[in-house]
Amino acid sequence: MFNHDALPSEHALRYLKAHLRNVPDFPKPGILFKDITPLLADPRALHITLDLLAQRFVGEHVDVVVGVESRGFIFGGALSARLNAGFVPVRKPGKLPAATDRVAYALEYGTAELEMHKGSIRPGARVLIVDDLLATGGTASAAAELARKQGGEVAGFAFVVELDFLGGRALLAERAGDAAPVFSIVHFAAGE
Ligand SMILES: O=P(O)(O)OC[C@H]1O[C@H](OP(=O)(O)OP(=O)(O)O)[C@H](O)[C@@H]1O
Ligand SMILES: Nc1ncnc2[nH]cnc12
Repeated sequence: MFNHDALPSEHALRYLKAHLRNVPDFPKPGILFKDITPLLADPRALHITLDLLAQRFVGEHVDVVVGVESRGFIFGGALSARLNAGFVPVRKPGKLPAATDRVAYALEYGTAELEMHKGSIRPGARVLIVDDLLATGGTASAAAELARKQGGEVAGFAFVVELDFLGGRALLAERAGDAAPVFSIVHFAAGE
């Protein structure tokens, strides 16, 4: 374990921001892509990130972490172990081997569909939706819809990065209500 408790959180945030890379025009012209791979490659940044996510949700009685393909698998998988919760993958169509539930959703740069194995969530289970980044909220909202369809109760949403100017937080509040807190570690304004 790193002794980053000694770091004031502003320093931790600055450290994390320094390990995110802007890639202009990916995957389409006009999109400023936030690349998390430098953060993953740095053990200290990764530990700080997982500690902050775990600290926020450790008291929320999470039974299951739902991680969204592909980068949500990385943070969701690690976080589920820290929270003593199960892990359920939400994947792009055609990847999961058994029978699935499916929902369609809108992305910042297109439309897509997501699937979850049927029977993944025990009715009444408290579910934490985890992804690397919140943009328009379409992806996380779709994952929450899948969890609710199976009888899960959405206990919250956890992200490493939030693009504040794309309205994802408002969409999640509108669809999931105030009972499901939305937590993101690092926030960005437009063009930042
Ligand atoms: O809030 P939204 O507007 O829905 O956007 C956020 C989603 O977009 C990115 O995934 P992407 O679709 O690029 O897939 P990937 O993780 O497989 O690269 C990101 O990892 C989130 O899952
Ligand atoms: N600008 C962005 N950077 C990284 N992932 C994203 N997902 C949606 N918008 C994104």
